[in-house]
Amino acid sequence: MEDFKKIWQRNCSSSSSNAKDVIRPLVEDNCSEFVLAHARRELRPARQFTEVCLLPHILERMRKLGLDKLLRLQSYTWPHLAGGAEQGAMIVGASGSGRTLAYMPPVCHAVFKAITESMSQLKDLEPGAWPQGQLGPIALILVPDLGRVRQVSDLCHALLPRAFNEECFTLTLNVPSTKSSEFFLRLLNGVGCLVTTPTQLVWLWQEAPCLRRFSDLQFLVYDDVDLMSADQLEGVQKVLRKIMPLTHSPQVVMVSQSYSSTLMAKLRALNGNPALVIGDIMEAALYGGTRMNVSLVRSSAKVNAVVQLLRQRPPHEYRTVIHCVDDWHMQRLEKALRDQAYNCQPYYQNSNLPALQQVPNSRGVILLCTDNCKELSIRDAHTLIHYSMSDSWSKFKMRHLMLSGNLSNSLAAKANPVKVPLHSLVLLDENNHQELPLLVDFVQLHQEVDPGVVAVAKRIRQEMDKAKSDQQALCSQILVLGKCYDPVCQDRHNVSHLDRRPDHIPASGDVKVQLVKVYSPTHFCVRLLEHMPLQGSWQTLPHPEVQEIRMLHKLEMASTHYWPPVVGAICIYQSTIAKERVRVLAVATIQNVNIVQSDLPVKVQAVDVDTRIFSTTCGLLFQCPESVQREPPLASDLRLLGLVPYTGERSWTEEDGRNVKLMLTQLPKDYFLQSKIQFATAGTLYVRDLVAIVYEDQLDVHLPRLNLAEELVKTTLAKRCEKAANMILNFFGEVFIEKDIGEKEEKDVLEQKLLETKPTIEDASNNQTAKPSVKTKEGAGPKSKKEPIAVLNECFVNCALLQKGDPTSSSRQDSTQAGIDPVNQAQTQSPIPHMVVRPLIYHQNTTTWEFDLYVIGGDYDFGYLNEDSDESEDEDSDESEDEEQNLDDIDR
Ligand SMILES: Nc1ncnc2c1ncn2[C@@H]1O[C@H](COP(=O)(O)OP(=O)(O)OP(=O)(O)O)[C@@H](O)[C@H]1O
Repeated sequence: MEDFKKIWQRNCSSSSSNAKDVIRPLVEDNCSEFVLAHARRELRPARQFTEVCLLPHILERMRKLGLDKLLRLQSYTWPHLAGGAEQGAMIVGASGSGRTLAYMPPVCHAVFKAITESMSQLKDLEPGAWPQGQLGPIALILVPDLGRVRQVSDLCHALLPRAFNEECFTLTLNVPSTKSSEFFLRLLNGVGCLVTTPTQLVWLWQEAPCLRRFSDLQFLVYDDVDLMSADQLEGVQKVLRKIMPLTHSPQVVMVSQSYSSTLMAKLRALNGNPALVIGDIMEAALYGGTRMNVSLVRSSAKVNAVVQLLRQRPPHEYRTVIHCVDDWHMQRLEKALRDQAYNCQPYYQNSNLPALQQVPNSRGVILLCTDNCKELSIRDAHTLIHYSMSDSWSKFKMRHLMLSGNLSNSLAAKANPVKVPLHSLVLLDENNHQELPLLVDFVQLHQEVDPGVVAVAKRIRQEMDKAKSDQQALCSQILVLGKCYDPVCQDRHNVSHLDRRPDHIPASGDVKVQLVKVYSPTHFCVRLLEHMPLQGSWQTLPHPEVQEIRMLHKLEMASTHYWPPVVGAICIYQSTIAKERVRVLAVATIQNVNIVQSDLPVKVQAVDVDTRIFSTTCGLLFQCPESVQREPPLASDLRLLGLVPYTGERSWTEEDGRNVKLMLTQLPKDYFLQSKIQFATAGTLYVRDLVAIVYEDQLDVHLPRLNLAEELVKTTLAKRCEKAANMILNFFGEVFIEKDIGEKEEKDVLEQKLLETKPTIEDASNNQTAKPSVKTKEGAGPKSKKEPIAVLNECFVNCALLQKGDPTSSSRQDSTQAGIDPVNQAQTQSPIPHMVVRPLIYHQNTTTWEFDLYVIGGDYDFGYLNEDSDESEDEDSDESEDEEQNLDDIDR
């Protein structure tokens, strides 16, 4: 059990309880005081914590974590979900409005109760016996991505008391990235909450198709269901059909930012008493059938647009409210409408009590108001006209509270009386066009929008993106997958001059690097040690450690605070330990540049120590002397091009990164990494492969020990995806890489020509100059591009022995004397695999003879060595099938 425990801890470490992640800021703007709660019967909200029927220790844990407010959304969902079987819910609200906590306490309550019952059953059993029917999780929580897996798991961990022996029963379980028998063992033994992405669930089923039904499942939660793709949901449905219990239907919870009638129908089909709890008034308005129109009009034509709508929906039939930006606009509109014979009741900021009392009885009278009149409690309007937009999205949403009295309950047992159709017209003019993209996104989720308006919104968004193109770090999904799949991603999605490769970053050829940090299985921070340009020889670059000491010395002097921070500039960050150079990535809005704000939030990226991105404040930034700013960064990012997460997720887990780090830390101390550059952008080298080279004491040579890309594929951490690679290349586009690739192609042709004209092989020990490649006889060496590294090792060892004149190998002199061609002799002793190119250059450094080899993995361009091979063609076709599969996976 000891080993099992260790492995298990490693597998599960990503989900270790982290109370910090449980408490994230409650976004006040998103937390509307309004809640629409519909069900068959009237829902009774809890008025205070003591009324909430949850286990005392869950409430106690919440209190300890500071989760001690009774938010309106939660005051409805907690009592409803804690009611037991058939009580499902659809929870709609903005992100950060307390939606996760709206379902989590009742879920943990059910889990804890179920575990306690099964434990008491266990006590009565004979030693070694197992309770009947015990299988799988009590709650299955599906979330859209791995980041969310971690957050939700942390919350489960924090709320579930650790009162049980986790060897028997796992409280919170995540699906590991690689196959693990322990995971299935845990699953079989019983789990409290299984938190997984749809892709992981499908993978789980594929790995264990004989998995039995989750007979104890009591809760099925789709968290952020609107962020799951149609394919993901379809995949999940297929699996759920196989694993859902046959005896009962679990309570289903769906959490979403927007209301969906299709999902609501599914929920109703699964649960007898579903509730709809919406904490967003605009979503509620659209659920209630409100029709929204967005019109782009010049400010001079706005009155006409209002009059047109009033003709279609006369105020004496439809109670009408018009929102203006301020009293001045309201006054002008009132005059214009009175001129058109409309009866208006303006509610100015200084309006008195009698005016307020008149307002609710104003049928046939148009009510004019601004966002500043919170005391107006109109709830039964039929037509809302937004003559001007609000100065914030949340205020604009709250205007729809005026429609809330007319929203009918679609779940009610008794049919509602037919209601008057509701209408909300937004008039956008040239002054507030920036809100258009957001508004169009929102309305498009629920209804069709005029294509003309959509096109304008798209153009405005592109312009806005362009304007901020210099301000954001590039989206990490683009850097791995070539495309961003996150609809609310705030990072930059277009290339800018900031991405251009500076001269000190090599554009092609091979590099030897020193590893600084592992960010993910395919993303590393490195320092360049040596560079070999195409057709060139290794050039040693200034030693990183020496550089670092030099840099530290230069930074010592800096003492002037850096103000105002400018995006893209290099400055000095003073941590508690040392000073280091950083590049400014983003700066919060500066109110007044003449006043130094030391608490101004700034996002920066380290350039020397490593390449981490972090947030700090201006008070910790100092001016960097110009000469030091110009010094090339000591650290670079290195990414493996075209390798994507094996699981089909869009990112790796922290645990995946740790596993790769572990692989690399198991290498002997003095290893370095060698790689062939595909292309480079500012600060990032994209490489196809990464080979760890270690020094072999006994042979006195450096030999390749680990091909990381192959290892990632072998251990099912990653898979090759040419589509992703091409998308990344396309993204960075010709502007940045055409020149580099052009150079490379030119040199490749040259190299090819050279190969054709030179003899096949020469004795390496004879003269230490560049050697052309070898063409082996068919069948003499391994044929597969994916030849095990061991074969290559053997070959290199033989080459080394040959070079060193090892008595056990054939010495050139002897063989010449014997009239044997030394090269052919070497070949007979050690068949050289197809993909091995004899060293171009041998050179000596201070410690050892060193091979400079074209190594190693299948992706090095050795095509000319086995171009006639039928088998390689077959293999290629297999690979292209794999790629097709990868493309599909990624598209999903
Ligand atoms: N009842 C509560 N009392 C105190 N704080 C709360 C309560 N509910 C939520 N919060 C705070 O609000 C934060 C966000 O809550 P929650 O994670 O439930 O929101 P969410 O809508 O699911 O947001 P997201 O989609 O971003 O995860 C929590 O981290 C917590 O700090």
